[in-house]
Amino acid sequence: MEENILKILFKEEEIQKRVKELGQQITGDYKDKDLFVIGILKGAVVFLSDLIREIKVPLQMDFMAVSSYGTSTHTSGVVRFLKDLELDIAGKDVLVVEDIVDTGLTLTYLKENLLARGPRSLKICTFLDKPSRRKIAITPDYNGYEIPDEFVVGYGLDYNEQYRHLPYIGVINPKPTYK
Ligand SMILES: O=P(O)(O)OC[C@H]1O[C@H](OP(=O)(O)OP(=O)(O)O)[C@H](O)[C@@H]1O
Ligand code: HPA
Ligand SMILES: [Mg+2]
Repeated sequence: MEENILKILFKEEEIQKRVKELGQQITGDYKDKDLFVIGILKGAVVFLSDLIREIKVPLQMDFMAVSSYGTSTHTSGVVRFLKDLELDIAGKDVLVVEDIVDTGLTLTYLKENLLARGPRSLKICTFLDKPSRRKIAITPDYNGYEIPDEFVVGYGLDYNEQYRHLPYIGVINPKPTYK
């Protein structure tokens, strides 16, 4: 195990199994729809690349990069767009893919922005959900795992831009101080 990882919450094999289940669920729900997957950079990249290979309906994919003002472990709620979509989502069945929903501020802001572009539908798929930290009510439509209030890394998630490559989800030690 990597130095500074206190414990492992989800192992690689367990993650692969759960992602497969999510892919099957999405495949069933989006039969005959016009699926458009939006990955939120950078955290969602690892989850998204596994997930789309488990989705067996035709889909288009694009990315957005946003940055919330604040420190490495503290989201402020003010979101700055770093990269917008290249494609038009009007009339599409949009699925936003995230690595984690924490306070909910990032997704709430994004959702509002995307809805203004006229998609036919808009749903959210997150790999992790930390509902105890919510500052604004938002419930993902698809969720890999609900987790307690611990700062996690791996499978795309970072601490100070490190640890994204770990194939498992671990809790970092020492626990960074956040809100
Ligand atoms: O629910 P919230 O409290 O808003 O937090 C969740 C957001 O924070 C993280 O992104 P981050 O800004 O760290 O960017 P990254 O994906 O590039 O790491 C994560 O990927 C979510 O987008
Ligand atoms: O627990 C977390 N880990 C990494 N990034 C995050 N962004 C919000 N919560 C987290
Ligand atoms: Mg981050």
